[in-house]
Amino acid sequence: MSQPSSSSPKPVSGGDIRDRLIIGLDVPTVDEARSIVSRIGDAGTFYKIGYQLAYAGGFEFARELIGQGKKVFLDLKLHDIGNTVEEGVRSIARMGVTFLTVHAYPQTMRAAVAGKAGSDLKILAVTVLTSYDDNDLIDAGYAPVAAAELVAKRAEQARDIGIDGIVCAATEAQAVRTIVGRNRLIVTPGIRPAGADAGDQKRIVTPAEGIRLGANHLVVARPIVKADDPRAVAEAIVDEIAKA
Ligand SMILES: O=c1ccn([C@@H]2O[C@H](COP(=O)(O)O)[C@@H](O)[C@H]2O)c(=O)[nH]1
Repeated sequence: MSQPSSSSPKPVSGGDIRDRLIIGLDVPTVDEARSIVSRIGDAGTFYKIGYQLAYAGGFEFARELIGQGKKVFLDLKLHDIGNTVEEGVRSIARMGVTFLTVHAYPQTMRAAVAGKAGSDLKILAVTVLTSYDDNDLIDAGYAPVAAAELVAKRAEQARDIGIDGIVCAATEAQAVRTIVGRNRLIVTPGIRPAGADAGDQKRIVTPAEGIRLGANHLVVARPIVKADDPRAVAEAIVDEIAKA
């Protein structure tokens, strides 16, 4: 069993510590996103575009970021019939983004793996959203199951299907690592610097804990993009990652 530590699996690019922090551009307009990226400057190398920005010009902005040498994670959490997912992923694979999320349902994951064939795109499977706890799963119609148990089952399925990485809370990262091994990525949202507001996140840890628990990449949005000084917060998180 691999021991989680800062010498555990490396991020997608291997060398640059800044790549371990993925900054979620959860803002309403491309102008705002562009301004934040500019203020963060070289402290930010990897950006995530989710629903809010994607549907407000974010796909074009993704291309702009890639043109500047930044890495882009499209957090679209795809889930549809297999043919639609496969063809959607095929289109996205041509954009040059680094990561794309799909929900961790077997049909969806198989279709995504087929759609990305021949490209460098990495597919991440979202296991159980970090804003969910065990009660939210019951609320959503699941028979009583612990979030951690469902994460483990979905991580096993993702591994068997050949998915590149897992999205889970860092609280489950050690268990997921034993399932997926060292060669698959673990990407963890639900990260909060000490004292930061949790917001709607329920399974949270600090950046240092996330790295110590074995995450390859940490996703942080509101604590950075809503900060008075986004660069300072990003730099502090990268520093925490480096020291973990
Ligand atoms: O399980 C998941 C999957 C995706 N996310 C996304 O990550 C960021 C987190 O934002 P914060 O402001 O740092 O809470 C957000 O874009 C989510 O859509 C997640 O939180 N949990």
